[in-house]
Amino acid sequence: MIKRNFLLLMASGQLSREEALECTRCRHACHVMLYSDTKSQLFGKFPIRHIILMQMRFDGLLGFPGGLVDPSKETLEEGLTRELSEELGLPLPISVEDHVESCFAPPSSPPFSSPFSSRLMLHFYVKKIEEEQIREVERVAASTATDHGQEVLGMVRVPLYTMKSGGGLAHFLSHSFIGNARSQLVSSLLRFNMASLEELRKALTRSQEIHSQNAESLRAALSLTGAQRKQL
Ligand SMILES: O=c1[nH]cnc2c1ncn2[C@@H]1O[C@H](COP(=O)(O)OP(=O)(O)O)[C@@H](O)[C@H]1O
Repeated sequence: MIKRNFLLLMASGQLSREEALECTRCRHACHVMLYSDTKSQLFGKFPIRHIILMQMRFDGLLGFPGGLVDPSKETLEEGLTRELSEELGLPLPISVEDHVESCFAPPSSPPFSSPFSSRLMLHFYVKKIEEEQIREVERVAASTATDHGQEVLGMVRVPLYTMKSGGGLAHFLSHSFIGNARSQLVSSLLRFNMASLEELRKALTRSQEIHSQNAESLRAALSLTGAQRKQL
């Protein structure tokens, strides 16, 4: 229990929704993790347990649906609901009760902080919906949502299982995420009891190894382009 609390606090610098809104010079962005329970199994043997939606963004990074909101013109939740209708193509009202945490964006997040740009405040929400609603979101997001193929390249589900080969959560966590989306995912998995602390520690440790292997394979790919250039 102590360890769990520690991990939740790890994403430090957390503020309440009200404290975060006191920063009137900040830009504010709201994102939401939509999820459902499921009884389905992968290959009939790996329980999927929960369907969690993330998206592949225009910049090649993984993140949650949402976007920038102007609190002087709309509430955070109205703004997030508006963003969702553009990105997912259907009304999915988000309320204050779905708010989980707010914090300043990590300094490296775009738009990159400079003495002249205002700081970015990130507000995170989690909303549980029915499995059928998740399927509908996926259908509509890929067909009629205005942002499909532009700002959003596709919705993706987070694999929560770990296969004998090691495939699953560790590989997913080793991808590149926007801002603090990876920590938002990890702390939500703990907070909502979707993964144990031990599972997450193992997956994150394995993700670091995968990351080093990826660096090797990137070097190989780069040298391939060098060889091709010589041939031209
Ligand atoms: O899933 C996320 N979690 C945390 N921060 C995010 C996430 N997605 C985007 N951000 C941060 O919020 C900023 C604005 O978000 P986004 O790019 O979705 O808004 P926009 O589409 O309105 O421009 C991004 O530049 C990035 O720093």
